[in-house]
Amino acid sequence: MASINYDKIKTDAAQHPKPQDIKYTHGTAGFRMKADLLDSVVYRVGILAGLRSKKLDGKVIGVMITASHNREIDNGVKLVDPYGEMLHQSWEGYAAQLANAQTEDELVEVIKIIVKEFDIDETMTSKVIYARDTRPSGPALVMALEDGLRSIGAEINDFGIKTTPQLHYVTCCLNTQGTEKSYGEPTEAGYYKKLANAYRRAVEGKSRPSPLYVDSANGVGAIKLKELTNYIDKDILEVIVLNDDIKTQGKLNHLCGADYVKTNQRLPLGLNIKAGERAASLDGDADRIVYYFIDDDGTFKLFDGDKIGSLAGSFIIDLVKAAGLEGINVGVVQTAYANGSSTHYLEKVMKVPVSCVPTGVKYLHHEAEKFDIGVYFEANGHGTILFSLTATKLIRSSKGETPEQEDAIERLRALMELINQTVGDALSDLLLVEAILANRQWTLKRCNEAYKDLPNRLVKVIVTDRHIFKTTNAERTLVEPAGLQGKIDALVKKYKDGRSFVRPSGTEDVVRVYAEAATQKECDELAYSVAGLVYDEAGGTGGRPDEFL
Ligand SMILES: CC(=O)N[C@H]1[C@@H](OP(=O)(O)O)O[C@H](CO)[C@@H](O)[C@@H]1O
Ligand SMILES: [Mg+2]
Repeated sequence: MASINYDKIKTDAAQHPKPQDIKYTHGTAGFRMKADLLDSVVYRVGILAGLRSKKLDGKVIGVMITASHNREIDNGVKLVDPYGEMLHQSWEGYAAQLANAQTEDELVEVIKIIVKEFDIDETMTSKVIYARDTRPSGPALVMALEDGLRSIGAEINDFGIKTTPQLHYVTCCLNTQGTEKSYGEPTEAGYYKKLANAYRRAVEGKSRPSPLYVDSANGVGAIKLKELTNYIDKDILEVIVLNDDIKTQGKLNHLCGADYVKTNQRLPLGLNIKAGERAASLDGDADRIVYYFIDDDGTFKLFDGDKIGSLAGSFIIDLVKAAGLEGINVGVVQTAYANGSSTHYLEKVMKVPVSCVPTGVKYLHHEAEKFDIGVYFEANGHGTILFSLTATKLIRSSKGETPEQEDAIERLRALMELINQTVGDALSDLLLVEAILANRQWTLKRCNEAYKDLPNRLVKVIVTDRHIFKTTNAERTLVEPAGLQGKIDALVKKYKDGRSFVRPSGTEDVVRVYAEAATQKECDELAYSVAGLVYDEAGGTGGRPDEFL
């Protein structure tokens, strides 16, 4: 392969000029903002993906174009490392530098710095696979990406419209083919077959749970969930897919989807379930899922990521014990947004080690890798379970001494296949929850009784510059603006079971305030007092919301 052609990059880049006066930030989930501001960023991410692949000896890098649960007019782009992880942290700063280089000359300078810094062999081949969600801005951004990939001379593979986790899956499969970590057939059909087959094994001999209604946020999850269910026998799973209109503009995530349901704690538009029925909502790129049901008294009950994580964690622990594999350690990873009751339940009742890490999949994923079996879920419904290579080999090769042990081992084997270990995956997590319900023969209401959530509230505060907020202690303590944390602590102290923290969002231009307390009234009071404090003392803008105290 020839070296990088910097002249070609300069010419190509001129077709994708960076807008003036915009500073791009690489946040929790890559670059994300209004789609019409992303052309130059996506072009440059193409170059970055090519460089990353060269650095990793030609391993395949994934690029996903999506803005997940954001508004339809937003879009975003993120890189997927070879085994399905998010882009390595050491590259994030360079990603931002590439995006912010104002001229073509500056862009080339940054590329040269990256080549030098990472000692990249320019002549190495580079391979990139990419996909997008159903957003109308997707096709034009894919063209910008392809231009970037051609500029750097990468081999390109268009995976089409896919869910984010499907792209992570296929990237991992392509890079592990023929190795002991071989993850599966690197195709969309391979993905469905793997999940469907594992589900069948996981629920073998158990009767089917009642039908599940799914709000798919009018996004890519709608098409892909329908395809998945075509691979699964109706006798073992019945899914009714709703909010599946991906054609009408303006419907994506509008008054529906996992983020809407979690934030507003109410049913999405287009879904009416009766007492005793259960439903789930996906987000715009189908990497999150939350469940819910209507209680006998007609109230809406959310079964969020914390609940799913706790359910999955306790089920796995029981299976590991029943399998006679107690040597395998199981741990759970959460973020500061995890409900205090879930942490208490896991640590004190289930006696599971729980770690708390900063928001964002990359932190959760890496922490979960420290356990033989690491369960991680964000409260918003993003999560998965990781099995270490040692645990995988042990579970694969174990022979039970009794039929009960053998049954538990076989179910663990099935779960290992069922769970998309490359990233949180709404479709795989849906099957996981359904498999647990079938195995336990429990209703969702029964699962929900494991612990009672503390009332909680998440509030957004718009400020002039969210980058002045700096945190520590897994984002639970503010270091800057100086003095603010002390004032938050003073407010928290007034409330029974009170807890509150403030951090800048990595995906939206806002600061988030989270609070929980013994009653909803007290919790709201605490949340809006802290929000008011942040607004008044740290550059609140755009009009002080009435509810702020
Ligand atoms: C409170 C919250 O839900 N934060 C979300 C949100 O991140 P922020 O950095 O808070 O904007 O989007 C991330 C990407 O989807 C997700 O990982 C995270 O959990
Ligand atoms: Mg998402």
